[in-house]
Amino acid sequence: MASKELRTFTRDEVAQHNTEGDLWVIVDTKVYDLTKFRNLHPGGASVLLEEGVPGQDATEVFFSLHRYEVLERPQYKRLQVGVIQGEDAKVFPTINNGEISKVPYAEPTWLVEGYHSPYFTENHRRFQQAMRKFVDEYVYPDAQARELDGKRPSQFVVDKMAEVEMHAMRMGPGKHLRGRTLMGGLVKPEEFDYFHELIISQEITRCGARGYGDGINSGMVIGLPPVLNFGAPELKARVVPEVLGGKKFICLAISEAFAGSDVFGLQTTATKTEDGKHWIITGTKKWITNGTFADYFTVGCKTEDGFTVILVERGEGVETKPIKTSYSPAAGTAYVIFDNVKVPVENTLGEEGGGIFVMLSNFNHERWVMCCTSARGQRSIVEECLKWTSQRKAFGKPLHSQAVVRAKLAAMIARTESVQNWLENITYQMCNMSYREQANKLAGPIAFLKMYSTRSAQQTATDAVQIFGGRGITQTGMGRHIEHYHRTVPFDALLGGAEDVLADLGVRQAMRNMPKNARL
Ligand code: HEM
Repeated sequence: MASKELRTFTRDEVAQHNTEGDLWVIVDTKVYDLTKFRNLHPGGASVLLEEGVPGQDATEVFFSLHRYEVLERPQYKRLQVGVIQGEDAKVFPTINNGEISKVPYAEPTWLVEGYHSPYFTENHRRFQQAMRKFVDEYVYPDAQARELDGKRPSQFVVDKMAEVEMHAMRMGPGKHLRGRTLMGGLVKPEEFDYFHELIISQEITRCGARGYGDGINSGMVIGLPPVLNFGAPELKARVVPEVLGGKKFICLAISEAFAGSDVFGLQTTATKTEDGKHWIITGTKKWITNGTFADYFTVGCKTEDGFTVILVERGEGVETKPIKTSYSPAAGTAYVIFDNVKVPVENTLGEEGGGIFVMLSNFNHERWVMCCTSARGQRSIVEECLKWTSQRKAFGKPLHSQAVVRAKLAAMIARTESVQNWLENITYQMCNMSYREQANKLAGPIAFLKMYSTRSAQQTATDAVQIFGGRGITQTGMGRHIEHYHRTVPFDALLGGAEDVLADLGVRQAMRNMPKNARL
């Protein structure tokens, strides 16, 4: 409704509209006419006629039962007939408005007024502000809509991201950024570092839409590096601009029904044609993120020399089918069938038989990205829980007046802060190490951080459901983010290596570096 149509009323005037046939309420300082809506109200008509509601200020009861976003839906916005004279609104939406949340622990300390950070520069801060505005304006609304209808992320958003070179930036710092105008020129390609990339991952995660989060080019984050780092120049010249420009999509196709972490157990084969000019690829791949809409597949194959990674284009002999998982089809999770697919040998990525090296070279970065998103995901749950326990009353008091609820909040805050602080330390190491040094020195710490982060996230999801009760398992309403998070968070603990595999990797790395003469 345009503001000129809104009238002003005194609270006494509103109080006159207090019957079934003339039913107004005040929420914050907004006046709503619910007379016709009463019988359509999802919570029923009778609750709107209970004592303290008709003609009265129903702010407290409203916010104990509805999210702010209800008031912003066009069909409900229309119900507003006016505002209370001389009073300013006190309740504001606190997500999706491009701003920093004022809720304690809802933001990492570097974004909280009055706190300091040794890692983030003025440039990172400006970049974060631009990124938040971008996500809230373009990505968040699409994420909410696509998460519900299960469609892939809208091309409009992919194009917007390409305009500011976000796809390129998501590949991390490096040569591929040269000559690009990043975020409208806000950061120079040579200035772009892992903290900028951390900001991108964490801001996108704030959308709280896990399937969409993967749908919006996660396949590229894990599938393009082998092309960038190991592809032949002609192949790169063709594929990289299309993908970073958001015009074509790529995915990583390694895991199979037969094998996941055990790449030598894979059964997809690539055999050379007699003239040696082509590979013939046959086999299946499972749980391939973005696979349903990918144009390119970075495929792990069994070859004569062992394990080889080959880029396959969608075409004859390539079929993809959606897999239903616990998160939305927006991620495009696919079962992929390669049936005698003919691929030029020039599409080989790295050495024949050297596939393990191609894969390992990207594991650290991939797992570190997952740590960024896991850290931010659990922080959003902390914010939801702090708001809910403040606005929801039980036994006449806010939920946080119960010691047992406070204990849960304390544990989830402590976990979230420790994950973020450890992440920032590792990110700083990455900024100061060559790629090779990172592989040597950070594989263990990143594996531990990922294991710890996803365990911590799952505990936070469990605690949040206890705090929200039935709403924590309900897909609409107050607990919708909790339900979504609790349902989808186990996936984070699998991708990039299951928790136990990562924990073991970290310890084995440490043991390799044990001084031979160390004794108690
Ligand atoms: C502007 C006025 C209002 C609008 C637009 C509105 C709209 C809605 C909507 C959309 C829902 C479904 C929430 C969901 O997605 O699960 C709902 C549920 C509900 N509403 Fe309202 N409502 C309004 C005012 C009120 C008031 C004043 C009360 C006071 C008692 C109330 C009581 C309820 C209850 C009890 C539910 C069910 C909550 C649940 O299942 O957890 N509503 N309302």
